[in-house]
Amino acid sequence: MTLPVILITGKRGQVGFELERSLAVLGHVVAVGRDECDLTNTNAIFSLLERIQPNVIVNPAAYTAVDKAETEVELATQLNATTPAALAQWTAANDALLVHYSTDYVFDGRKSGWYSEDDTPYPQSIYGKTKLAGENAIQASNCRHLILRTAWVYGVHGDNFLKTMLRLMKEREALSIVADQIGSPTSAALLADLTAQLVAMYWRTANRASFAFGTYHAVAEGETSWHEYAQTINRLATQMGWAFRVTADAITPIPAHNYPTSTQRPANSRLATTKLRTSFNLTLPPWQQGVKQVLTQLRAGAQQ
Ligand SMILES: NC(=O)C1=CN([C@@H]2O[C@H](COP(=O)(O)OP(=O)(O)OC[C@H]3O[C@@H](n4cnc5c(N)ncnc54)[C@H](OP(=O)(O)O)[C@@H]3O)[C@@H](O)[C@H]2O)C=CC1
Ligand SMILES: Cc1cn([C@H]2C[C@H](O)[C@@H](COP(=O)(O)OP(=O)(O)O[C@H]3O[C@@H](C)C(=O)[C@@H](O)[C@H]3O)O2)c(=O)[nH]c1=O
Repeated sequence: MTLPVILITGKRGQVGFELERSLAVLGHVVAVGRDECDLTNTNAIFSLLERIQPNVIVNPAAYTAVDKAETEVELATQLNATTPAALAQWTAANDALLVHYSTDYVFDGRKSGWYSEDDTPYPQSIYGKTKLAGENAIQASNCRHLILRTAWVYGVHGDNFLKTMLRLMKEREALSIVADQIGSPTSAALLADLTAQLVAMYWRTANRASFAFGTYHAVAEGETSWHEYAQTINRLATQMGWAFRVTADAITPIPAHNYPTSTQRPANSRLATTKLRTSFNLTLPPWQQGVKQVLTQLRAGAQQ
């Protein structure tokens, strides 16, 4: 079997960084960052695609600054909607596969249970709206696609809540963290490994056009609040030898309205992964497992 040519965008992002590792064994990987291709330039996207001729395009590049997106609507729209639309157009015309990532923020968070792929999105933020527009453009193109909706991503590489907490817990004697928003912290490495499993399954399928394309929720198992997540980071990191000024018990739970931000996050970000399990027989590990792994890696790096 010939190996696929796999194009990865956003190679310096949290997920892009891990994808370069996880996809390397599957085919000829070309990973690009902003310097190689500015994704706000549609002509540059098409000339890159024509040059590389990928069989699989994996697109973790995005505009992810949730609060800033409220004032940078044009740029967020360009990266989260126009760029995926261009990738989808080329994918459809060339019988390639597009793997794309979306977010829990496409929902308003008012549902009481877990969100399924059949629930109607109703984003409340510019970030969520532009990500939904990207999903819609991909679906409308009829290209072969997998849209993985994930949430609360963190990893060794890049900026994220876990790393912010490690810093603040060293700097401050007290911390107040939002306790009335719930979701599933998902590691970038887990998402990248899942992506590699799906791409491998697709490439092995005799009749690739018949693969179970579509939108899937892809988050680590279980749920927590940002507050409980911060306490877990504190406890696990303390066990590993980190020294903090604040203890887990001194992290105060607060309602979201006491932590003013320019856009409101969903109160309920829980995404059910039943469809992923029934379609591909894939289950994802408890969220705490990834937290332990990332803390271990960060600790090892810090000690080098
Ligand atoms: N982070 C999270 O909590 C969540 C993320 N997601 C989705 O998962 C995907 C991956 O997220 P994550 O890895 O955290 O994102 P990051 O913000 O870590 O990475 C985004 C990447 O996009 C690249 N990028 C931004 N603008 C351009 C541009 N003009 N041209 C080329 N590249 C550009 C960035 O490049 P550079 O490094 O040069 O800035 C960066 O590498 C995204 O689709 C996101 O919406 C979904 C749910 C949660
Ligand atoms: C830093 C900090 C945050 N918080 C709260 C604010 C907010 O409700 C929550 C998370 O804040 P952040 O700004 O880190 O998270 P945010 O940027 O909203 O994270 C989101 O990013 C995008 C890209 C996604 O797609 C989402 O799934 C989600 O991960 O924690 C505190 O309560 N205290 C603090 O000191």
